[in-house]
Amino acid sequence: MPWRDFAEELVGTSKEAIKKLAEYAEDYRIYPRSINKLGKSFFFLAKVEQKKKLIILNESKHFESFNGEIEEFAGFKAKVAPLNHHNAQRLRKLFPHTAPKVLGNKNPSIGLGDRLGIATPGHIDAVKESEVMPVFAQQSVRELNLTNRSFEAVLDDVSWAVFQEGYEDGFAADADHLKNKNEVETALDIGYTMITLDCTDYINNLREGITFQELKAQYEEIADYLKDGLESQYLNKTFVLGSNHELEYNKMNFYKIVLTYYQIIDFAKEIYHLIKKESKEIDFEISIDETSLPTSAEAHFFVANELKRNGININSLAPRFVGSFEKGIDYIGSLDKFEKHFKIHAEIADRFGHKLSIHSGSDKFSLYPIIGHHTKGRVHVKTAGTNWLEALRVLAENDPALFRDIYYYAQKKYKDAKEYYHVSTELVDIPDLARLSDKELSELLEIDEARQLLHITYGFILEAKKDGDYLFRDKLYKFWEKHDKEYRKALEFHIIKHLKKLGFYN
Ligand SMILES: O=C(O)[C@@H](O)[C@H](O)[C@H](O)C(=O)CO
Repeated sequence: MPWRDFAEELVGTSKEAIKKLAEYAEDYRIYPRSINKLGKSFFFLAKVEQKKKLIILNESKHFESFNGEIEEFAGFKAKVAPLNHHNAQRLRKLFPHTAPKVLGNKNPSIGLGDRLGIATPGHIDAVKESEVMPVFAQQSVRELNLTNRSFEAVLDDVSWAVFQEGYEDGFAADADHLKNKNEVETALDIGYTMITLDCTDYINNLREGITFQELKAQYEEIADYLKDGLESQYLNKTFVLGSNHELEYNKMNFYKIVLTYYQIIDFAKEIYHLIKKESKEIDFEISIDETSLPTSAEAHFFVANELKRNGININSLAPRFVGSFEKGIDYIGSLDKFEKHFKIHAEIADRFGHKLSIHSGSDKFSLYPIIGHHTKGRVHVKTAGTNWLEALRVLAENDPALFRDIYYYAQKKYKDAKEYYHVSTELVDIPDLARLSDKELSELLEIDEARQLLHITYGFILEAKKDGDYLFRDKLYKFWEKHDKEYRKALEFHIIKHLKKLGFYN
């Protein structure tokens, strides 16, 4: 609701009254794009005693459904409501634009993981002029464990930000890298619209150099009914794709593919039954990207076809591509080899009607023209850590002392952090801060080794404590609140750079 309409409805058209309200609004930092009217009540966000609150002006039936205090605001009776989970649930019911939507066939889509809970305004600025469907709420179980956050908190942070910004173009919520039924049920109960099922625990990573005899012996141990069904579908068969590319299944690769992937089908089927019980559509993504070897085209086709044969409809699938997709840095590998394999994966995805999901999808600028071209926009690019790095860029530019402290701490924790993430940077490769002036610190965010150091140590930095108190967390959030405009700008620039390279931003 435009500020002028709000002001005139609230205090009438007298210039004096509107001026007084505007001064009050300035003092309380009313977020003008958050103003909504529902029935007799006005809803908006404002800073009250330095804390963001939901203000509901003019009593109505809505007063009771939000918890908070009755106070006076600008001379009016108001409910001043904390941005807690109960009120976020009520907000999503009253203002549907603050609740996540399913991606469906809206393409392209981009996952914008936010490890801090404060990135959504910048993400909105980045996508609002584009055709891209954003997943603003996206965190993996790994990220939640490392930051001590919950799926509720991730979605609530997004709903409040979407309300604050008055963003009404829709967003999705991806519960990422779930590994069991309980995690899926939790995410669905909260209202997530996308489930990314991590099949790692059901993938049998065969020993490199396994002999045919060893393969055959392991294959013979699989139940006959399974083998018969699969052999009749694939063994010694060739499938020709639209580009005339042939997928051949001989004994060697057939045994390898079956032994590696056959168990994920039952796992996916169990989870799919949960999803089908939902009253609304859910985007189902199958993630097989965290394997020791790249996903071959024949393996992708086999998994997609077996999911289809078992009646499991997926919206996206994340294979492991050739080369190296490491956190926070560009692709490592031959672009020609990547393109040769990627276009076949894109063709297989097209044939089965799902889209490719590019995990560790940020910063792969050398690949984006290839990805955009061969998917023609039917693709999901997943990012997260790069949004954390942009927050650190703003820190380096504005509080060098705090940046130095967390950088040194990150170096101390790097070995522990590598237990959670596969990155090639070794501690010895990491640039030493001592030689850099304060003005040079932000240049570290352009150096791969420094980016990987900071990218994977986020949880250790945020959770670091001394004598029970946070070493950095409170100082960092206070800093980012003060520099929220710079952070928005940095994110907008950085994510638009991704979208332009992908060809998704004119
Ligand atoms: O760090 C994580 O666990 C997530 O960001 C995860 O890697 C996610 O699926 C991703 O690929 C984001 O780029």
